[in-house]
Amino acid sequence: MELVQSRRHWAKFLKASGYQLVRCVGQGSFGDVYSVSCLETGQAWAVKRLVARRNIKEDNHAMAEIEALVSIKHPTIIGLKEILLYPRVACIVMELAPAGNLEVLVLNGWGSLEFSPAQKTLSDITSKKLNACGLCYRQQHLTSSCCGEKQSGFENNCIDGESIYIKPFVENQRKCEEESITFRNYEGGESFHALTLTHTSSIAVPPSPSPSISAHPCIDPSFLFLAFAQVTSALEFCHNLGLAHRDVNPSNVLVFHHDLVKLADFGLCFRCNNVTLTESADAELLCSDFLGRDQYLAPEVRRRKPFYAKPADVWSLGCVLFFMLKANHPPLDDNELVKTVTKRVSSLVPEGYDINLKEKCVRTLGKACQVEVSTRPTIRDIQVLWET
Ligand SMILES: Nc1ncnc2c1ncn2[C@@H]1O[C@H](COP(=O)(O)OP(=O)(O)OP(=O)(O)O)[C@@H](O)[C@H]1O
Repeated sequence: MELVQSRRHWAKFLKASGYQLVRCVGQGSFGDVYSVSCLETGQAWAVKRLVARRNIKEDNHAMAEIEALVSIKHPTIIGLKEILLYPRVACIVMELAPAGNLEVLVLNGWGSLEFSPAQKTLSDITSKKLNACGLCYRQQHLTSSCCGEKQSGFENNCIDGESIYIKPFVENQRKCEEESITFRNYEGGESFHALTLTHTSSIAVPPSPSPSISAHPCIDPSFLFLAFAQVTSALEFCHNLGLAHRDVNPSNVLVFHHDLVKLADFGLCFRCNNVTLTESADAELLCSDFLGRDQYLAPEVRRRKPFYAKPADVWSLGCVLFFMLKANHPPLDDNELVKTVTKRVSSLVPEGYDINLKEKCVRTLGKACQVEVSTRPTIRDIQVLWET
């Protein structure tokens, strides 16, 4: 398949789609990620190229990622621009995180983290309130040139040989901006069901910990504070929508600036219930595939028995906090992790951390890394802890 095998064809495909290939910025198990610039505007974007053995629409990971990104819009979740579809390839065009992923940044040190003044404006986010999640629902609204008429709702597919335009409309009129996502379909095919949910209320700046000098070589405490609050907020938003991420780890936390990170990589995303958001909450579904990054997997996932995905995300989030504090991955043996967070948790927090922040870290680790699922807090509990 030329598009994948040859860089020249890949660059040509991108150019025909309106982008100049810049470079490869990441390689994961499901796809490669490239930075590109838009030929029309010059703006930088990231393109994740997902390749399927047969039909891309039969590829669960690709479709899970696309459907999740289409349906979620949140200031600390990677934003989608458009999807380019080939029979065996999907390209997800999304915001480019200028500083890459948290794992590399922490393990390699922060020295390389430099931003142009233009990129610094991205940090505006922190001047707003992070966590007051008033949700506003938008149902998908499909417009197709071939159908010649508008269709809306979950059950409608819209088939168009050239392009499919999905334009969400505001179901609940609350300060929503109109947004649209374009699916360019190169094989002729159907669109995806989507519900776009937008976060409209103001965003809180978590109370900043008083500046303190950290003895820690890598993570500045105010960055840790913001980054952890932002990932928590992103995850809380997903859980509210009935979605579990299932791959929360530092390589999926993308860094935009010293005070802005976003959660990415929704390839393992799992819908935890069957109901639409307009109905009342349903019983949670059990998840029975056991993928994810080993060191970040909850004990119940490692046991390889059907498990609830949201509490497993909370465990992984605790592991991300461990990683940020230690600049190292948590131990593979979860007993060892639990022993550390119960017996020596204070030693995990570097000297010089503000007492308030230290308290948050200690309490979060102690609660999130509980082997017993029923005693683990919800993501909302963790969020509340970081708001106060
Ligand atoms: N929007 C982006 N901006 C900058 N870098 C990105 C972006 N998206 C992904 N990357 C980089 O590419 C890497 C791989 O991306 P991603 O995790 O989405 O791929 P994957 O195949 O799903 O990986 P995994 O093996 O973790 O499942 C990320 O860890 C990150 O370094």
